[in-house]
Amino acid sequence: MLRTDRLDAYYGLFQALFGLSFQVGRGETVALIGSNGAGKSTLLRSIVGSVRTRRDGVFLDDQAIGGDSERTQLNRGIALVPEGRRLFPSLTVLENLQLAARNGRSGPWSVERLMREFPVMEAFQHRPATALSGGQQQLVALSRALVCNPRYLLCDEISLGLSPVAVNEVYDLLGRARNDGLAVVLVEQNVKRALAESDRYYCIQKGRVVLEGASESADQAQVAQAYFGV
Ligand SMILES: Nc1ncnc2c1ncn2[C@@H]1O[C@H](COP(=O)(O)OP(=O)(O)OP(=O)(O)O)[C@@H](O)[C@H]1O
Repeated sequence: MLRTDRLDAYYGLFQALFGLSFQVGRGETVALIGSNGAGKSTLLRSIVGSVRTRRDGVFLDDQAIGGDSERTQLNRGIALVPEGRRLFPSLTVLENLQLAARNGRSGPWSVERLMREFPVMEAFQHRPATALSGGQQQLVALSRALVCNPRYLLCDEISLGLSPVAVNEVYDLLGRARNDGLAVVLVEQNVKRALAESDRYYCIQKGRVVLEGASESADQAQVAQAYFGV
């Protein structure tokens, strides 16, 4: 299990998270819902160590791991697909994936398997990563995390700005990874989709959890109220 325990996070003097406790079990998908600036990205960044945190603010299977580098968390099996993708522009799709695979863990996902299961990616494998459409780039960004064979995948706004077809492709790939037992934390602006894709959800407002529960039985009105803070 991956969890945070009363996590605080700061940017300089500005406090973005206030005692935030959250957890995701193995093989589970959890959605983080909240308006812009609520602290969802900060929570993901704190877990992977790109925002500084207390050691005992983040636990993996009851081991305190807060504050370790993104590299160390990746070796432990926690990978982040950041908002904005951040692919290497000078590398081709294939090179982006190969580089990630070399630095990752061994497991069910390989560059070859991705190419086999996603012929569309094979078709553009030799193109520079940033010469692709937004949807294609997002597939590559997700694939780059998958070839590291994480146990926990943290996805920050993976469908933002994509066409409906591209969104479905991205969730199709994510679904295959989940079938392999991967746990997912999903930051998703589309509340309906977030609930449909997840087992449990947390609504975050101004750096605090204001509502949580099973996604299947979520009360849409309550979630909307928590989302907008009205
Ligand atoms: N690098 C930064 N420096 C200073 N403040 C930041 C920084 N990044 C985020 N913040 C602030 O921290 C708070 C939480 O931001 P965060 O990006 O985590 O929100 P979010 O829920 O992910 O929203 P969004 O959907 O806009 O990304 C906001 O008030 C934001 O302005």
